[in-house]
Amino acid sequence: MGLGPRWLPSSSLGLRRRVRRRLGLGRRLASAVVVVEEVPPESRRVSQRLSLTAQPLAPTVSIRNTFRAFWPDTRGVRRLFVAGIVFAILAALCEVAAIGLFGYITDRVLSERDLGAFWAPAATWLGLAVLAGLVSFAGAYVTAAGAERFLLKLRDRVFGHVQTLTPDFFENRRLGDLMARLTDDIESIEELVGSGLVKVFTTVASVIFFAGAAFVIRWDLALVTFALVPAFLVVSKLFASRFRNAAARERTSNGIMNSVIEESLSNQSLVQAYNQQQTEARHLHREGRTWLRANLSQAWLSGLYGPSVQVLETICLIVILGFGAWEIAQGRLTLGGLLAFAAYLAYLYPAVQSLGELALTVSQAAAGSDRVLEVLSVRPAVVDRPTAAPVRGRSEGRIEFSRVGFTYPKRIRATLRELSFVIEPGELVVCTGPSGSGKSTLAKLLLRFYDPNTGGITLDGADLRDLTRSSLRDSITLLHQENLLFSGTIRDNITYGSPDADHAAVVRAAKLADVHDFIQTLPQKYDTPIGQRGRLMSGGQRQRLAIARAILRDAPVLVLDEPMTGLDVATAERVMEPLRRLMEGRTTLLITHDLRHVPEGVRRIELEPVRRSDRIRLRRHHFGVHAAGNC
Ligand SMILES: Nc1ncnc2c1ncn2[C@@H]1O[C@H](COP(=O)(O)OP(=O)(O)OP(=O)(O)O)[C@@H](O)[C@H]1O
Repeated sequence: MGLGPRWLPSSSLGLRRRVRRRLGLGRRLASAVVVVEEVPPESRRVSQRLSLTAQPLAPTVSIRNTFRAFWPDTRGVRRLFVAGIVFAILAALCEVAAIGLFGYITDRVLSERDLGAFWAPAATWLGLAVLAGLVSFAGAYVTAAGAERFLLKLRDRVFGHVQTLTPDFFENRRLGDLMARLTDDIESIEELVGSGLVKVFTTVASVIFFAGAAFVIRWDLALVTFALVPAFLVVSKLFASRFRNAAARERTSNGIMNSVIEESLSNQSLVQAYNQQQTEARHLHREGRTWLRANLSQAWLSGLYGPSVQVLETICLIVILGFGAWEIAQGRLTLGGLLAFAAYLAYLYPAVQSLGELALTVSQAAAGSDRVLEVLSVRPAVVDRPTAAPVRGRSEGRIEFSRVGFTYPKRIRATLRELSFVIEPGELVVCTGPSGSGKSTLAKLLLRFYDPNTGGITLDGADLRDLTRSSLRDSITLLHQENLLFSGTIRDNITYGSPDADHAAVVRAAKLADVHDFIQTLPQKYDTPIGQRGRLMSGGQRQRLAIARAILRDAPVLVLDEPMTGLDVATAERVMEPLRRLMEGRTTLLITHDLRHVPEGVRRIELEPVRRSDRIRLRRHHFGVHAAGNC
């Protein structure tokens, strides 16, 4: 009858995303480990729900608190959402007017057989249809524009927060689950706080308009109609809580499945070398079945919801038609009036129904937002003190560890105890010791990924805790054990950390790192892509690229964590030369257990693993002493 498909803004958006979620596994990477000790106060009401894999679900957060947490992020896009609501209301008004015209045409033209009275209302109807089409389009567009911008802002905020967390956070979680939280789960928040809210307003407005128009035609008939509306809301409430639980399980298993995919794909050479393809496929299949069951629960609920509401709707229409026929027989209603009334109901009930559906959408979206809020509630293990000051000028590079003791969070045995040493400006000191003795831990403490439990570390006499972390890290270059590269070009990787460096500086660093000649042999030279994490390069080439990056950064302190790992003797020799150039004039802590390449006469710090007795003593003192010795 009317003006084409009714416009309900977020249903299409939400549906589109849900469909994408179901089909879009390919674009996602990797699982769900939920750390329960760092949760907001409200999550003390942690639900006891468990996923199908017996994995705890994210703590449930009330919708009001979800709004409180994310509403400020809608600043800047609220105007778009308001415009979306206004356009939707205009579209609904056009529909109301068009149905009124339909009733008029039935009574004045069809019943009285007066063709002359047809043209003017017909032209108006057409005009309304065009207008409704235009405002529907405008409404859908501005709502989508607001939704996507909100999403962008939200993702930036959550990603920004995640980047403030110390490496410990990432070491305790599976990457794929974090990725799912940063992509799909963030979209859920948009569906709740952005387009979801627009849909609530526009649907409520539609209900009011269609109900009002029906009331104007016959108030008593309308009252009978409205008396049946609560039945719709009761049904949707019955479904909503079950739906939220199913959605939470789906979100969690989605994270697990992403983790399996990410870990399997990123370790493909290991998987294939060990002939574990079938095992990995079975693993994914197992997790996929969990996901499937959670999705089927949702499909079962939403599938059952539609027919239940439809039966209710039919009952209502039959009751109304019966009453209407009686009113026509009494002469209190015209045929056109009854048809228009029925048409309003045909719009009113779906609007009421979509209000109910909204409860399901909200439940589903809330399950995703719980997972994002859980991440946002984690506080970084190390923060800047309010009084922290930046490193003054260029650091001289004098480092002092004084009686440092350190135990990793959630570990009983201390990693370092009473460790004291000094590295003078420009000095090279080698740190050796067996595996697990805490060598890399020194580097983490120096960069303040963690703070020592006892004692202190100073740079140029200033306690690291009194310096801002960004200025501290600007003063130190860490060359990791596994050279970390991004999948960009050679230039991108060398200039990482020094984005303003010009080409001449990049070439100079590459020459000093002894990698320039190799780069010249590549088809696109400095603009050659190096593959995922630099896998198109050999180990030695990757290491020399990392050295070039460190040279370009030019920090006064250098921490080299096993720079020769995985290199054969000849390659290690080749890497050592640029390393010596890099170390010149810089305070250097060289962590290695391979002393073959260490120059003569260099001071050595030897670590030994913490003894078991230290652990027993720690237990006995119950966290009284945190460190266990090894220097
Ligand atoms: N993030 C962490 N959380 C808990 N324990 C950790 C963490 N990182 C390291 N450890 C533990 O701390 C101890 C010291 O680790 P570290 O990596 O510093 O040793 P290392 O001397 O560098 O060893 P390697 O020579 O094998 O690299 C080990 O027992 C290790 O299991």
